[in-house]
Amino acid sequence: MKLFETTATAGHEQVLFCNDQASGLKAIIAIHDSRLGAAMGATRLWPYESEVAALTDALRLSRGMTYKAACANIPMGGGKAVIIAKPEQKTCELLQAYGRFIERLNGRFITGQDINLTPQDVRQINRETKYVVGTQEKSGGPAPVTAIGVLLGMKAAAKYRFGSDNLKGLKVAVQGLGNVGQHLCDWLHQNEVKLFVSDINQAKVSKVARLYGATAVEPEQVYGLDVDIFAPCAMGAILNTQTISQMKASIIAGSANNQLLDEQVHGEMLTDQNILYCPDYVINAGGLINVYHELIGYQEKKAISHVHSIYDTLLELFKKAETTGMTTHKASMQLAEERITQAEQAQMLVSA
Ligand SMILES: NC(=O)C1=CN([C@@H]2O[C@H](COP(=O)(O)OP(=O)(O)OC[C@H]3O[C@@H](n4cnc5c(N)ncnc54)[C@H](O)[C@@H]3O)[C@@H](O)[C@H]2O)C=CC1
Ligand SMILES: O=C(O)C(=O)Cc1c[nH]c2ccccc12
Repeated sequence: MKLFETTATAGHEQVLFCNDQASGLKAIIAIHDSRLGAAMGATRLWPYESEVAALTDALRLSRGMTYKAACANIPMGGGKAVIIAKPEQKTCELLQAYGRFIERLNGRFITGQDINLTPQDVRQINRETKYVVGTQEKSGGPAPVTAIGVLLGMKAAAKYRFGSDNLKGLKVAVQGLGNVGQHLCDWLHQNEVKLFVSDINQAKVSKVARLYGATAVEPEQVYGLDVDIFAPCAMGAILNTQTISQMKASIIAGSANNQLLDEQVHGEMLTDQNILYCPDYVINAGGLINVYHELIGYQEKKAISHVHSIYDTLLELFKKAETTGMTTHKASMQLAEERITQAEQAQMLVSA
């Protein structure tokens, strides 16, 4: 991998490789863009099959955070971090060593909980650095608010595709029943949808099936289900040639980051199959919005009102994609880039 060429092409400012011999920590912190403010992005822990895979994930996720902040009208930058480890390798020493790396960035990167990190883990990191948000004690974990944002995004997509944002009676398949997926299923149950659910953790499937009368689906069967909405709330890169060719859903609306394996190829494939794709970093911005409000002084009503902007932003993108013929993903990138340029110009005017 040509490191400077790869990172410069995607616009990354800084990539930090974190090694701590004593605890065995191996982590990558990617700061994509801090022109508008400190880079914000949660930290995930994952047993990547290679260091290149870990770096690739960190680079793409951090770039997504820049676009996520811009599309959500949050005047902050984008970053993300990955800890290369198995969940069972997580120790207090490793988490605290990671916290010291965050602290030494002096606020350039503000992080929190993502996949395979618990609120208790975040507290360990928080012992060594103040640059952590989204803890239970403050605004609470972001996942429940991310789920609200995904529900609102689903409603906007239903409004655009079916003429009404009432989800009652629609068939919805939720892939991934974790922090976000379970909260989303609760909301969807309250909206009287017909739920289909899948997870590689059978206990979670059984729990949700029991709680909400959901139909359990084998993980590999979820893509070909005859449903109205497919909600990816697990891992990224699940929208690829093999899975999209199976799809019968009219709408894709889920929380997972980096859903498109190839942004252009698979964004266009969805458009060609007349599947309405909700760009992931637009529909899943609820968590970022919530922790941003913690940063500026948390007021729940203001935070939730901000999350509701996801509905209108998606409707704007759907219309733009239709009138221009571009994919919804491309329309969201264009919106983000326009807003970053406008915000940068405004900052220059203020500082002039
Ligand atoms: N937690 C948050 O506030 C936010 C989460 N996201 C993204 O949403 C997704 C889910 O996040 P969380 O719920 O926090 O993670 P989580 O780790 O709590 O849940 C993920 C779930 O997906 C399941 N899973 C993994 N591979 C699967 C597969 N092949 N098929 C079905 N299920 C599978 C896991 O067993 C787990 O239950 C991730 O991609 C995350 O990056 C995005 C924005 C904010
Ligand atoms: O939307 C994402 O992928 C996030 O990383 C959101 C998020 C969850 N917890 C955080 C803590 C600090 C910055 C962002 C987040």
